[in-house]
Amino acid sequence: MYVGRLLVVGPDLAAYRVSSRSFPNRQAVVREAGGTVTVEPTPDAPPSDNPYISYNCLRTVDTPAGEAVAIGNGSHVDPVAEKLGLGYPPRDALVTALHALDFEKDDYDTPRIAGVLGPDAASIGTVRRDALLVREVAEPTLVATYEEDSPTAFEFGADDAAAAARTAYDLEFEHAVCAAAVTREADEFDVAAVTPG
Ligand SMILES: NC(=O)c1ncn([C@@H]2O[C@H](COP(=O)(O)O)[C@@H](O)[C@H]2O)c1NC=O
Repeated sequence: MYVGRLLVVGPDLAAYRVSSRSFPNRQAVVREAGGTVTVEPTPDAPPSDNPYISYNCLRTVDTPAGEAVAIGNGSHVDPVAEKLGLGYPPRDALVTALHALDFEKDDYDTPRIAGVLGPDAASIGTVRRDALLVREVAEPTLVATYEEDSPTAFEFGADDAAAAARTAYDLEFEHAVCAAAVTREADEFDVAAVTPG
């Protein structure tokens, strides 16, 4: 099955995978001393003016209540992180940014998906043409751009971020391209990315 981009958020981990039929030549790069992961075209990728294929998919951010993480499939990850930095609770940061940017204006009305690991709670959300869904999560929960497009409990576990990124990459959905993940270690976050090949 092809689900496009997918995201798993549990209370203590989050993993994001790019699956893509149309733009497979992409990589996930850890930047800024491990605080940001960017999805970008590989150097050999054909030029494209699609505005949705290069973005920060993961950011750690200092909030008034402690460190938090924003993760997702597009440019909305930056405003989610900024709202968290201003002290918005995870649910409110997701609702605000997803509603402001809305689904993508491409041929598929591709939904935006996003998650937050906050100091005290974790949430997951999506904005589609027909809905805006944001939920606090108590167990690993999956949402994807296509097919699996509502948050659903999903069995997922890993000992650290590198293993979580690899596990996300290896999930049995079609057209895996790259993945990023974060795990909570005491009060700190461990961040990793994988782009095989
Ligand atoms: N975030 C991404 O990495 C991403 N990759 C592709 N898209 C959008 O989804 C459309 C379909 O892409 P695909 O056929 O690879 O699933 C693309 O035209 C583009 O508008 C994306 N936008 C949202 O998922």
